[in-house]
Amino acid sequence: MLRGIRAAIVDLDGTMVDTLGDFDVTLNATLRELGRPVVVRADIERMVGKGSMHLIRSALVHGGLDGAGAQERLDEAWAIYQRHYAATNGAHSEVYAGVDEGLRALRERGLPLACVTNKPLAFARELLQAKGLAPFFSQVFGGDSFARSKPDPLPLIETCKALGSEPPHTLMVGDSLNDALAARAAGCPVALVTYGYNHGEPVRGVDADAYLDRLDELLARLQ
Ligand SMILES: O=C(O)COP(=O)(O)O
Ligand SMILES: [Mg+2]
Repeated sequence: MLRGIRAAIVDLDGTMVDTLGDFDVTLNATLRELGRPVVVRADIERMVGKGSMHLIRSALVHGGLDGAGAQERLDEAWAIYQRHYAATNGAHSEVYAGVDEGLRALRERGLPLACVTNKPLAFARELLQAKGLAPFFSQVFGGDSFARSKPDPLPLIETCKALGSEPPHTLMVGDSLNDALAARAAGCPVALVTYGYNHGEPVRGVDADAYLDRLDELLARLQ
């Protein structure tokens, strides 16, 4: 049971929207343009959740470059990736079952909601808008909104301030170790969905206060 929850912070990729299709199309279009080997979806699933730069760097290393070689191509790759992502954002993504219902129920209960993702803010806003999820959130922050991103606690601490809610009363809902580490370090309780990415690992192995097979199971867990 989760007690004393007065606000919630919800992750985006792997928690609200299955964006692997967008990452697949965008990343592989970028790699082709760079003349580098493409990556399969199972590998992308392991690389997602730590921001776009991490994803691109990981894909370049996966394709045979060493760390320094990947770093050398990173600026060029990032520019190409952004162009492709802007053209693709949301086209190959789907909102998970139970998300709309779950967010509506939390809102009806009067909980202020924020979205905190490691996706760049502009892409996050656009995706929430395209999928009809934007109206649920009073705050949206991306991987480029603060000096450090999840798993650092800073984005959650700042989001609690923006929501006017203390960390022990602010639930983090995510799909990955990154979300759980950020939540624990910020002092927020954490619930993890079991259908997301979690860097390719089983999510029940991650320390959390609750595991959810659908987001709309959450309300029954709040006391
Ligand atoms: O790594 C990303 O780009 C997004 O990840 P998140 O929405 O799960 O934080
Ligand atoms: Mg996620």
